Amino acid sequence: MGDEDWEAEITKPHVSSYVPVFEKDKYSSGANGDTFNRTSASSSDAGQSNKRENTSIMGGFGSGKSFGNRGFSNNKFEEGDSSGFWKESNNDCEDNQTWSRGFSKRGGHQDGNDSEASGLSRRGGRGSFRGCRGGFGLGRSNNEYDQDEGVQRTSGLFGSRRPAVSGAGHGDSYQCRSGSGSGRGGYKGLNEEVITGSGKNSWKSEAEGGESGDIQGPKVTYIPPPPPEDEDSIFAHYQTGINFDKYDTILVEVSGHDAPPAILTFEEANLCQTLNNNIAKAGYTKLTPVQKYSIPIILAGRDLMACAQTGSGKTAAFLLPILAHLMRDGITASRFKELQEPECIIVAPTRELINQIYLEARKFSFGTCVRAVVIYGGTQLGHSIRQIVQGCNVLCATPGRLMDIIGKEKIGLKQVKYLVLDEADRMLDMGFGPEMKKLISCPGMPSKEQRQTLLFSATFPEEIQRLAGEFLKTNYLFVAVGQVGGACRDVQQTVLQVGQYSKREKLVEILRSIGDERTMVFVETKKKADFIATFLCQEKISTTSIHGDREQREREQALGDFRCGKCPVLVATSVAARGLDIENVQHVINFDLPSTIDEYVHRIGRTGRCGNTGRAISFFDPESDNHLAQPLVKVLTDAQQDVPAWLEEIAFSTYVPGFSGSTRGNVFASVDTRKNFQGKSTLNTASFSSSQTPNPVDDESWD
Ligand SMILES: Nc1ncnc2c1ncn2[C@@H]1O[C@H](COP(=O)(O)OP(=O)(O)OP(=O)(O)O)[C@@H](O)[C@H]1O
Repeated sequence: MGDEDWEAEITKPHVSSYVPVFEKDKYSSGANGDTFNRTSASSSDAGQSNKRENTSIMGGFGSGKSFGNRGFSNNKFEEGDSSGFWKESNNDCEDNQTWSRGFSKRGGHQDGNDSEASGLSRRGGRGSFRGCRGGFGLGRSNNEYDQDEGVQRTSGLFGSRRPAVSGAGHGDSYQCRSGSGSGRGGYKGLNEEVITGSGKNSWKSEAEGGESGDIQGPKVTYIPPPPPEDEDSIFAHYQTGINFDKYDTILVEVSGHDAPPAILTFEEANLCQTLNNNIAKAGYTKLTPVQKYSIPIILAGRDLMACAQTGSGKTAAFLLPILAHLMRDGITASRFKELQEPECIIVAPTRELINQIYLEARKFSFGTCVRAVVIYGGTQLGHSIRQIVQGCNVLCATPGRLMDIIGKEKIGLKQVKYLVLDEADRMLDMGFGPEMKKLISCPGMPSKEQRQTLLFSATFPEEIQRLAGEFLKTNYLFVAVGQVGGACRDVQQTVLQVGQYSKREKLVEILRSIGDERTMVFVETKKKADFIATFLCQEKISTTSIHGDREQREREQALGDFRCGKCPVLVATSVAARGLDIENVQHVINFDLPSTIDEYVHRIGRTGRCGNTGRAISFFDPESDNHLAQPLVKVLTDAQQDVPAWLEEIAFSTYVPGFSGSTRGNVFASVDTRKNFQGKSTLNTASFSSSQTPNPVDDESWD
């Protein structure tokens, strides 16, 4: 389907496009017809048959199981296995060849049946096919690609959007693909473990070659199921924990001129009755510190940079005052229009997070005429457009999809009064920063003087704070709740010295002692996420995984299975490190430590939320993690955690450029940077430069 066809598509009946993911019988009525039907059915059945076969793999990691079983046999990984861990080659080519052999073998099992065998072979087939696709995609015109239903069907079946892991073995085709920069899939080099300091695609607009973009790649057909509409589901929430009241003792610092006083209760905010009702139905009785300070600041029309610990209610801190203003200003009710002009745009770095923010927006705007809409990558572009044209006051979006939709002139920016960057430090780093700069320079976007800009995160490195000046009015206010960039004190942190080859054994030991408690296991790369999840399934530990190479349907299924407890272990890359608010996550295990301390803070913040307690266990490998020793000691100390003597020793003996334990130097922003740079012209004039903005490891497809 060509791009022009979107107009025609949006006039189709909408009902059929709402396709629940795992109910096979409903696929047949899907708007996508055959394409969707076939793809989904095979995936669904694979999951089903695996469930029958072995409960430890239920929940959508079916293909992972087969992947492991077959991948580990007859290839180099089996040798690694016997030594406690596979040895990942430093040589990209060799590594890829190894992978290629493993995957090719699986590919040979493709039989097209909806049986477990189909599930098994599905990945193999996909792998083999992907290898071919790189060259193939380049050779075809976009229109051909779009219009050829056969291609779509095949690509759906084989998931060819994803990086060509096995295809990497096919030198030519892989090279083509890589060189084309074809994907939001995030494949950055011969080996996906390559840490990309620059040239990342993750922020790339889909129109520039992203997954549903205009240049190449198969059309993404996934239509996420609509969220439940009943009031109970909309207002479902978990309980605040025993430490919720301790939030009151956290120190808060507000810097900038003429800050309005904090409020102590929701009543003081003077919100309208409907909002107050929704707040009550959401189970909020008391403000968290970031809400006490941010709500009056936003209500007073001021720009804000707010930094508060993970899980302490930043989302409501910006949503409530924005909705209050929209209600006060009497926005016109949404109605069908080809060009929608939202009053508020909220952006966040990952699809799952923006969806979560949307659900919060929908909850708080329940019963009002404010219509919130969510759009994100990995889903059918036509679906996003259909959502928008029905009316849109608050647009929640990932950057790539947002820029695409703006490019398609479905969104006008003239009415934007509020621009929110959640996980703002991530949104402004060199990954997404250029895209955000494009957004604020788009035709029609009100200047920073004319709009209100709100930046929220748990971490705000100094260099990112300086970049943020470009987005904010000079008199913006800075709210710091507790130590900026500090870890949540409700998370009990343990750091264990575990070498690379002992990690798996240790992980199993810990997971067995944990039992069924919900646990997120973070690893550094997408392929390791697959391997660890596979390995755990083989160990009969119910596990699923989420990372940027999984299709959106699979990502959402994985998250759903983890949320509902079907799979109590979720193996994840950093794509799940930020923002996700999942009830009852009791443990976070850093199988691999991230490359930056900020990422560590976000990861462990998936537990210990909203006054609940949690535990984080991190495997520290002196071979690779020494650079983290100093900031780790600082984070542990600040959060009043035990610091192991061996870690302190490593910290003292390791030189980290720019880090100073007392001030945090470049590693942490301890204060509003305007204090450090008063009188210097750098404030508000800094521009993006890759050398200024070190970026965390990112081999992910973020949006
Ligand atoms: N005042 C409140 N009373 C009760 N629950 C609240 C309150 N504010 C927020 N919550 C709940 O606390 C949880 C965490 O909130 P939220 O996801 O906004 O945290 P966050 O600060 O954005 O975390 P992160 O830094 O990880 O993104 C959510 O389930 C939210 O509904």
